[in-house]
Amino acid sequence: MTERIVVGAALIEGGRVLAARRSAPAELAGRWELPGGKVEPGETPDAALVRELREELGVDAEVGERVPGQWALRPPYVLWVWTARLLPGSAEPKPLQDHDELRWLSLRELWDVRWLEQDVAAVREVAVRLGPGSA
Ligand SMILES: Nc1nc2c([nH]c(=O)n2[C@H]2C[C@H](O)[C@@H](COP(=O)(O)OP(=O)(O)OP(=O)(O)O)O2)c(=O)[nH]1
Repeated sequence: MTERIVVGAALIEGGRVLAARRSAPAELAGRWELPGGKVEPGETPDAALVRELREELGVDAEVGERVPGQWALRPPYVLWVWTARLLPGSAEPKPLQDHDELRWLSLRELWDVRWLEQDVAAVREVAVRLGPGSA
């Protein structure tokens, strides 16, 4: 089976990362994830990430560096993560689609939410990029 990429954003601002609580489907609802979604055929992962962040959160974002690793989701999907930041003049994120709550989490707060199990290893990698001195 060909893998299909789901892109996730570690949207970082002032040393905090944005976590999003899924509102659907039922088996994922209530759990927290990195905002993002499926890469469409013919689309680059970067472009998909910018598009998903606009659709889901209403923000204008810029993609940063790839967070090393890839994490298996429900087949055939695999999660790839990039850091991202809001562009100057962007609106603040709002849960427009797929989510019902957003939280900016500092390193100290990172594990206060129930991440999707399949996201935990990715979030650990993101943690390395938080803290003093990060974007
Ligand atoms: N966005 C995102 N999806 C994740 C994460 N972890 C995880 O298991 N998933 C799953 C949930 C979904 O089954 C799939 C991503 O699909 P989605 O529903 O967010 O994507 P999409 O916006 O492109 O949705 P659609 O076209 O199917 O409506 O990956 C994560 O951290 N971020």
